[in-house]
Amino acid sequence: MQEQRTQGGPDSADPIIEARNVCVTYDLEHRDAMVLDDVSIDLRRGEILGVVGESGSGKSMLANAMMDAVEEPGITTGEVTYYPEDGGEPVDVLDLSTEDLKEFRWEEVSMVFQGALSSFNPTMSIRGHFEETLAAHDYDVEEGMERARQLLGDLYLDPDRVLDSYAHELSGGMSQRALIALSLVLEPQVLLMDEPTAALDLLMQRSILSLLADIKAKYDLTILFITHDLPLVAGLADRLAILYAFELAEVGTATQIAHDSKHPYTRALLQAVPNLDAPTDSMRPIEGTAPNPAHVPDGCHYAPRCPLATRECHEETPPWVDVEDDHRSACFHYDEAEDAVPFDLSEVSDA
Ligand SMILES: Nc1ncnc2c1ncn2[C@@H]1O[C@H](COP(=O)(O)OP(=O)(O)OP(=O)(O)O)[C@@H](O)[C@H]1O
Repeated sequence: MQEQRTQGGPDSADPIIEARNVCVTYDLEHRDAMVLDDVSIDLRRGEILGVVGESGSGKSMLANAMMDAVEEPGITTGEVTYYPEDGGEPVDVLDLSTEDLKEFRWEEVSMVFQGALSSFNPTMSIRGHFEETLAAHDYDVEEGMERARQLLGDLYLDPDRVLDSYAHELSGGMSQRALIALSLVLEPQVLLMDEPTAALDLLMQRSILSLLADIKAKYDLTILFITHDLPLVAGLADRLAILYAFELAEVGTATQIAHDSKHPYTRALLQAVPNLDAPTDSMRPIEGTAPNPAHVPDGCHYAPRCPLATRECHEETPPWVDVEDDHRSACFHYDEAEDAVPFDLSEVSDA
């Protein structure tokens, strides 16, 4: 069945992290509830992959599963493989020991969450966080602090001022940039960013996104960027993966998704999300609500809200369809999506 869903493999180009049939299960309301349902996707070396979906759709679960960091008592199954840059042995991430995971999580793959204030210890200076992280991973602290200064400068921060401050003494944008610098101090290859700009105003969000693009190029990073804001990430990401109710709905290049989506949910999402360039009267909220993980419908999870849904959508899991090169949609009616959910292309100007 899975072979059929991922015909030809979900992705083919040089992966740095390969997720296959990844599920996360919790016991909710006395039943096994999938909060990530059979997700297969590659994070390709050197790309920015935007993962987009409404609140509660499973975005954080996907990022957490990629570094085997799902909170107890959640159970992660499937396969997550990390391919080191130097052509070293592939790493079976879900099989790493606690000690190896600790190394993997900062030195190979690092994570940045939204709201830097809650990520920093309020009683420790920013310098303390850098020093502690370096020491905990047996890095040369002096050399590491040089790198910290460099990173802070790259993020347009005054290194001495920021290092001597406590997080609450910095503005939201400054502390979020300091957190990004901290996540890079052990020279990881991959940055998983979970709504890293969500708590900031729109202009600060845009300025951090443009800094991210610079940092990515300078340090040769691969970035997975999680957001509920499709137009925001469409201008930054190379590819976009759309999650709906714990499943992937569509994956494609940013241009394909923003301008030529072949999934009714993606198209509805593009209409529903406010962005700087679109007139607010063009926004249309998606009717209905997403399912609770303990009560996910059979068939396509989006069917109860979908204008195109037919009987088979309510009964069967839609197969992946390769709609064009690099663009796949999990929809029985992918070729009708454009007519059913028309969308004004000018509304997403950056992609
Ligand atoms: N510790 C937990 N125990 C049980 N269920 C959980 C737990 N953490 C999250 N969930 C459920 O898993 C589902 C996916 O959560 P996840 O945090 O991945 O969503 P998300 O798309 O990142 O949402 P948001 O944008 O609000 O952060 C949600 O329905 C949530 O209620």
